[in-house]
Amino acid sequence: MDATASSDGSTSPSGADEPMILLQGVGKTYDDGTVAVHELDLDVRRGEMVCLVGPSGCGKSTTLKMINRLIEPTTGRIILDGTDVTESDPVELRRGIGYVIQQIGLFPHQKIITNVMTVPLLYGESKSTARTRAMELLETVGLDPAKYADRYPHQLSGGQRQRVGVARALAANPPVLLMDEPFGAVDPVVRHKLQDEFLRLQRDLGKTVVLVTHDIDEAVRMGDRVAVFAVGGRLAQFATPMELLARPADDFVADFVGSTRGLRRLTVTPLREEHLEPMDGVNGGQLGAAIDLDSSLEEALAALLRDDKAMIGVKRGSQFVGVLTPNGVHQALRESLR
Ligand SMILES: Nc1ncnc2c1ncn2[C@@H]1O[C@H](COP(=O)(O)OP(=O)(O)OP(=O)(O)O)[C@@H](O)[C@H]1O
Repeated sequence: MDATASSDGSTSPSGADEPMILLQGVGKTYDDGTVAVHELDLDVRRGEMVCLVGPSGCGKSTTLKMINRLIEPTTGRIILDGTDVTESDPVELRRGIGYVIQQIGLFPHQKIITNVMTVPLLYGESKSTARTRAMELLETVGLDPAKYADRYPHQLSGGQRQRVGVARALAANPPVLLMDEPFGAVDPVVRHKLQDEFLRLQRDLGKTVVLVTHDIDEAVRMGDRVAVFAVGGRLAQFATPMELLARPADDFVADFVGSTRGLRRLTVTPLREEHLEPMDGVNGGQLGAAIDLDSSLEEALAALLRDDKAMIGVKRGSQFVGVLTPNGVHQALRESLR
């Protein structure tokens, strides 16, 4: 992912190497004395997706809301694209930050298209431009505008409503997206699908994303880096999914990522050519299934399990590059442990 430019291609006036979001010693103590966030240091690079994960009440949502000033910190500084957020006008600030929440708050008596058009209209676009933009956005999030634009929110499934929420958050083309349990209100199958769709979308959009979840599986699947919070708003570990699963910083993190972290590692370990056996003497027709070389080990293992020949072809584009056997998966997993 391009770490030097923002999503619209422009480089930051304040330096491309600076993080897009920087939290320094940020704390929040509510009026009743509850310490929600404690001395938090966190950086989010341009185009990076960082997941905040942890048990209920550990300060994840408070952290997110401090970034767009829905909540004011009691201590510390938050720098967004080189500017201290406390020096920004909150309304202006939020224009550059998309915000997706679980209860997405669609207007129930307005059509889907009108719901999405609200944002461009707010920013002074003409009705026809706003409409065109809203149609494009529905398409972007995988909702056929011809089918869904004129429906009302109650005529959509939970997953489709979540997509509308994402479309609305993208409407102002903000460089930063804050997402609070965006896929939380749907069943696990739809959730998985929405995660995949968003990952694909993010590959094109390259937004800087902070995503809150209580689900460690979601965090390691989605995040370029994952921040694990402990109760009391303490940051227990901030690392790539691979580091987190291979080397939890303490017992709390080890416990939180769980005893099945060996299996979770499958989702974050890429398949590599060195784990394959040569194609010598095997033709594509003898292989049951074929997967892409850029698949995860999880996808590779699933394909192997579906195939009773215990060997599958691996392709780069339309070319076979080798054969994967259970032995190759085992070897790849062992290497990821080192
Ligand atoms: N307005 C408030 N006044 C007092 N305490 C609050 C307020 N809002 C949140 N809290 C407390 O601050 C702590 C952190 O809350 P926060 O919502 O940030 O946690 P969270 O990690 O997002 O939790 P969850 O996963 O359950 O949504 C909790 O103990 C919560 O009860």
